[in-house]
Amino acid sequence: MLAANQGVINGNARGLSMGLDELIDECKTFFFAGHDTTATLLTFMFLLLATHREWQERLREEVFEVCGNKHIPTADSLNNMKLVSMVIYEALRLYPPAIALLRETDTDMKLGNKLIPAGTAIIVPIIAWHQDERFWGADAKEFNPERLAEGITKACKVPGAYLPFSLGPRNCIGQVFATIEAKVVLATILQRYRFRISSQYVHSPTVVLTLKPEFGMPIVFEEILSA
Ligand code: HEM
Repeated sequence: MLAANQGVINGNARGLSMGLDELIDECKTFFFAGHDTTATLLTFMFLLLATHREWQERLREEVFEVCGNKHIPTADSLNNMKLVSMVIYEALRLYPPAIALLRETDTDMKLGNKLIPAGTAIIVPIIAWHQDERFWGADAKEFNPERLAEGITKACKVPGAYLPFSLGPRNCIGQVFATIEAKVVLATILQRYRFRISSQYVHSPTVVLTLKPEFGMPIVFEEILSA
């Protein structure tokens, strides 16, 4: 990043370069936006699979079929893990790491017949839309990855109501990276361990910037012994 910035300073586009403080801020944004969110996704995905063990087995079978029980998944094999992708997107629906987006209008706007003056703070309630029966049907609050078998547009009456990574020009720049990361972690753990939720677990999702299990997520892992 420093080298790219120096290139801009040395070239003709002087006005586009960033100062050192701006560069440090960008690094902090990437660190926070990239680490905490993906950790939250993994945490709640493990909860869902530890409590829906039939899905855990289905995913394990898919991983074994696509890349065996020892090999680290490759870019090609990840593309063939359809059930794993469905579970990741369903986990992001029920437990979106960013539960809401904040925006502010910079001009007067009309939304339907409502006038929204400039300077109004707007909250986009991601988690509420993700679990709204009007968009997803009567089982909106249930874990049912099957709903995503034919994509979001078939699963949700208003596809724009599914936005774990936000939408539009300021959406998440790391979304592809995050889903690849989650797939690799999940596939390599499924290859090696069966897991279930500990009896110590207390279900109490809370928000500390991102969604978090208030009392942690104790999970019991059992090694799969393979020949
Ligand atoms: C499951 C994981 C992730 C989720 C759910 C997520 C979610 C989001 C959301 C909702 C936004 C929009 C925030 C807003 O507009 O107020 C955002 C922005 C952003 N995300 Fe992610 N993110 C994830 C992973 C990552 C990763 C892995 C990276 C980087 C490696 C990353 C980097 C960023 C950056 C830099 C922005 C700001 C983009 C901008 O303002 O133009 N995110 N993310």
